Amino acid sequence: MLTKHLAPLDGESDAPLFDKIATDLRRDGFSINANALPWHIAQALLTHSQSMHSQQFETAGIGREENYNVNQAIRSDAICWITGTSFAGSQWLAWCQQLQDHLNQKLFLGLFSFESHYACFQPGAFFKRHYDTFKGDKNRVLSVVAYLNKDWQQSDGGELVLYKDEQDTKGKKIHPEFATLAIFLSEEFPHEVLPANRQRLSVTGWFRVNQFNG
Ligand SMILES: O=C(O)CCC(=O)C(=O)O
Ligand SMILES: [Fe+2]
Repeated sequence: MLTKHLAPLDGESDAPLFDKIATDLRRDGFSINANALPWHIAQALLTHSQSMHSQQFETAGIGREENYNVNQAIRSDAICWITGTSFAGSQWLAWCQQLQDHLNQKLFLGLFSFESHYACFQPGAFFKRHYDTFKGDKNRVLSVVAYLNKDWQQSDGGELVLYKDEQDTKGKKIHPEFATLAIFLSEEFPHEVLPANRQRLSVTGWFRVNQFNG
């Protein structure tokens, strides 16, 4: 299947992709883009995540800081927070900073900071339907997921299912193929990760507003 390449070739700018994301977010509240994350960044993230020992990944939890709970009935992936200390991490964070600046200019979202982690779902692992933040908790505003799985097949499962509201039970399925980028408003969309037949790697991040000005 031929997919339109949104990612820039060397020397081209990311502006067309950032513009499309801004337009989609304004209209729909979400933006799904195949072949979107620049290939060299996706490749660096994949190589880095594969080079780490499994001990560097921790069992994922729910909530923040003192409310953090590990509940494997809700999610059974393992995560590793991304800092700027690795080459891959610094490339990714710099790219997300550009996206943040662009979205702030276009949509006046007031995005202020960004946090992200690798997530590794072993075969059978899942993340049940949830919101990334709670209404009124002005913390996480925009969720971004970049997938790192080459040649992902339909039969591999592991889709992200994005529901348009509380009532929606059908949802929209997103195939976690390498360099696909899913972006959505954190407060608006319940979503879940279906179990996969093979290991599923991704990077998940959240743009946040400044709580003290919120
Ligand atoms: O990996 C995905 O597709 C989504 C992960 C997710 O929902 C989360 O980390 O909050
Ligand atoms: Fe989520």
